[in-house]
Amino acid sequence: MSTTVLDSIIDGVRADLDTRRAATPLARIRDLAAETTAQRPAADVCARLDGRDTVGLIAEIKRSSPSKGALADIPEPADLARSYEAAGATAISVLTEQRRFGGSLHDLDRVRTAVDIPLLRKDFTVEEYQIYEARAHGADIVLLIVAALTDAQLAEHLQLTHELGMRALVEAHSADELERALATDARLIGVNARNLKTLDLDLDGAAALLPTIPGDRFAIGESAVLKKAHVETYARHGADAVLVGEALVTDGDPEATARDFLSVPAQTDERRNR
Ligand SMILES: O=P(O)(O)OC[C@@H](O)[C@@H](O)c1c[nH]c2ccccc12
Repeated sequence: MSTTVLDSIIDGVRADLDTRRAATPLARIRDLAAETTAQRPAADVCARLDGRDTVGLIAEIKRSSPSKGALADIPEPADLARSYEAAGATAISVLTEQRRFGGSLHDLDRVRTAVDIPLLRKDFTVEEYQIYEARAHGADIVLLIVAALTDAQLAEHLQLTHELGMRALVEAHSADELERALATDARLIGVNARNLKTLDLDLDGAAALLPTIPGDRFAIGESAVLKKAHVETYARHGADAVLVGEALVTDGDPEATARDFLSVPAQTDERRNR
């Protein structure tokens, strides 16, 4: 089988993970996760998504990406996070992958000190260690990418996520992956317009999958939003929220743009019917 972009990203993620685990063993990160929860239990993003009549927004903090290269310096992620929170963002996604996305757990720490809204640790979760680590650094949500995990791993990682009081955003790209995502008991189901194996982008293809997500889940349209019309495309197909990175981090006024995206009506009738 040929190596995909996703495979090579995950090779780097595993190497970085080994370095962190050598410094902070599993037993220690588990204790740190418990200490964090004792101080501040994970916030439930579902409560913020429930009953909205406009689309929700998970606003992302991302310096670079494998498809676009450098996007923005973001010298202080806490400042950007405050703008997102002021705009009314439902949650903030913090890229913590270092090699391709220029993020770190330090970014997550900085953002956690600045805002109270739920935080998604956006990384390529391949081992349980990363889920403890997410909680230890104050995350409320972790990302589980269907394409990167077996069904057994998905189920195990989801169970641990729930045991730690967090939610998982289970991300699919194709109809087959979406079926696997829906076979789990995750409440947050994302459809990513970007194929992580090839980096190809297909907004309409992703939007077309959203109506097949049952109304007892929250449907998140991910990637490819460069303007309000793209948010409207996802919303028209029944998205409860959109996940936006590039358009916000490259914007001179991310707060105003986030506010504008958040004004798009959600298709509440359509969701009730499905
Ligand atoms: O910058 P965009 O096109 O608005 O995309 C945001 C987000 O959806 C994207 O960063 C993303 C979606 N799924 C991922 C998985 C890993 C890394 C990154 C991602």
